[in-house]
Amino acid sequence: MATTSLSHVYTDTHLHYTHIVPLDFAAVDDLPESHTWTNTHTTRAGGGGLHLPAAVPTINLRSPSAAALVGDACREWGMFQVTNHGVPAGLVEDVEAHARRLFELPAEQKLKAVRAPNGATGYGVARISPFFTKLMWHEGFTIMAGSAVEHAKLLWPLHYHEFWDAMDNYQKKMKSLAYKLFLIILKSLGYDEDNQETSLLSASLNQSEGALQLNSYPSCPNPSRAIGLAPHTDSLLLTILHQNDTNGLQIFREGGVGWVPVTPLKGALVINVGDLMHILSNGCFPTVYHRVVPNETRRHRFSVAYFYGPPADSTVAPLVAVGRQFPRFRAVTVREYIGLKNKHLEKAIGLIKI
Ligand SMILES: O=C(O)CCC(=O)C(=O)O
Ligand SMILES: [Fe+2]
Repeated sequence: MATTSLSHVYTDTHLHYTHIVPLDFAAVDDLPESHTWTNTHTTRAGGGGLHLPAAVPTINLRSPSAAALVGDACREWGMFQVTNHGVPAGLVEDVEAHARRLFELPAEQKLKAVRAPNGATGYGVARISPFFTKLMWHEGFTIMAGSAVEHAKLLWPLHYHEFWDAMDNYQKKMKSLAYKLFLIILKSLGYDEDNQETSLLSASLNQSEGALQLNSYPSCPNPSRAIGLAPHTDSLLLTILHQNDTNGLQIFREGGVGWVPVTPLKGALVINVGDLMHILSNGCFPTVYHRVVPNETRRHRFSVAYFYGPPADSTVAPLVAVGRQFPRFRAVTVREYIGLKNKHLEKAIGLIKI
């Protein structure tokens, strides 16, 4: 039975942080040296290969062909946007407004909810920061397993309910959308929900908590020399992302294409395949390498990412029965994989290859 929560796993396998507190962005006029990246890191254009960078597909989830299109998008891109997803627009707007309200608090107020050095939740720099020598033009706030209420009480002692209710509601909606997408994706791999090979994983997803990550990329004085969020892949099965109407998210395409923008589309949510889904699909779906560059027109970008995966003690292994392939990865527990990722970042996936 799954007993360990994701937040415990992140606490147990925490990285060594020299900085947890983000820069007080409102207090600086110029890009500090600590946040200035070299041109090789900040290059925005594609590599000028043979293909023009096409856009990430957008899928209307109510369309009769949605399931087939989701399968195609997972194989070809590992990412797509969805419309008619059933998450009320008002709730998404509410969550974005709460995120904005949180990040616009004075720096000393935000510190009341700062992430503990070995902690998983609260206010702080990006979790991948220790892998890079330069700091990112970013501040984040992580919510796991009901942590929102404790932090909201610290930030807004009299009105904590509003933040908590919105985050709680949003997480529930995200969880059911993620499960719906998971089933569609399983089907595209040739599996039903109650197939013997997938039934355990499907059942464990009922107990999944997931994690919610609020991201803020303030207006940047020198966007061409800064990085919002350094390139990475997401670790769990699927990520559901809401971005405000501000550019910045990019995905890396092979074949000389390079970085392709994921343009915000009003009312749409961005879905991306994470490492565990890459493993489950036996490498059939790419896990998406993505990053955020600071907005060039100096707009403040906000995003809300929901990371969806099975509980920490669940095992994920490639589904190979239908295609009669050989497994390309060994089985891993979520806990073990997060531990590997926290030590080796994108090299983690290579370590479980057979
Ligand atoms: O802000 C974004 O658009 C992407 C955020 C992201 O990649 C993450 O939180 O893992
Ligand atoms: Fe990400």
